[in-house]
Amino acid sequence: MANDPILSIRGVSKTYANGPTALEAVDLDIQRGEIFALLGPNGAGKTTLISIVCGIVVPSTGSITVDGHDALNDYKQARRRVGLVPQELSTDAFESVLATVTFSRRLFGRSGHSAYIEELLRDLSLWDKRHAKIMTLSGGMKRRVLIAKALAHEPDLLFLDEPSAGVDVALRRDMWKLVHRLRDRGVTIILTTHYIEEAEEMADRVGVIAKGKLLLVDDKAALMKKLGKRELDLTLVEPMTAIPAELEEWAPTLENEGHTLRYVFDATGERTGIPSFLRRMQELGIAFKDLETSKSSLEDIFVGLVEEKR
Ligand SMILES: Nc1ncnc2c1ncn2[C@@H]1O[C@H](COP(=O)(O)OP(=O)(O)OP(=O)(O)O)[C@@H](O)[C@H]1O
Repeated sequence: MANDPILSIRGVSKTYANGPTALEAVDLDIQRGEIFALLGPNGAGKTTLISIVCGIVVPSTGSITVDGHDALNDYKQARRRVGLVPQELSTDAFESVLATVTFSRRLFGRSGHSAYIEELLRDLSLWDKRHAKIMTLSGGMKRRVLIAKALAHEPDLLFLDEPSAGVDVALRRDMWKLVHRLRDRGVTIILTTHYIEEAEEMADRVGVIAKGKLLLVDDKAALMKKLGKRELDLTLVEPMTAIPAELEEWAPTLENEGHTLRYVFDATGERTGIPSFLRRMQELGIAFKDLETSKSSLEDIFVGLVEEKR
């Protein structure tokens, strides 16, 4: 049914032979037509999850349906609906662009629909290079070929694994445009990334994954609010041993053996609270010689999220 999720993941875990537990009991539903970003640091399990949905890796436990088809028992039907743009560049060096993309389409039992392939290659600025052998192309062009191959059989669900890794600005811009055009045509898109900015720019919904666990799934706006924390660090002239009661409403912390006073604020909020905090400090005669703001790093955010969940 049209309102059913296009992808449904239930209790999926993966422990590699002699390896770590890469995924632990992941449950996730992806709605038709959304752009979903799976955000997580290196080794979080993003590629493993994608590989399981695409039938490249067998899960240790759990079940997956793609458009109602069981990805394990009805692999062919499920796989036909999925396109994957992998992280690494692995294409047939001696083939031409047109031949390899047409081959990818036929692999899924679709006839060589030349008008579709032409449109796809034009969309990706590959049409002029269609007769070129892949080994003669630049890295960026090869990446475009991978995208064309993934889309050749008109999948309903497209996975982009780390789409920005090693990609130049022009390709990134073209790719984002293409992603939005695909979405307008009803294609559902799941991308993995470790850049908050990329998730922010692209996605409708974001899932945060770390150490094999899906920590939370939220609408982008709600998540960005959570991730939009910044730190204001004040280097004090005189180190402090305790936070004065008059500053408690800002809940600052002492770092660096009392030399730094840190105030964490919400950069996406209407008010940061900084002017009143600094005013109160001045009233209290607390002098500082340096002031610095920084974004909390992704690592800090993940640590924060994991601690919140305990
Ligand atoms: N074939 C494999 N055999 C053994 N362990 C593996 C295999 N593939 C991945 N792993 C391990 O599983 C964990 C999750 O890896 P995965 O590649 O899924 O993470 P990721 O989030 O995609 O990271 P990256 O962004 O670096 O690709 C890591 O600890 C990794 O070393």
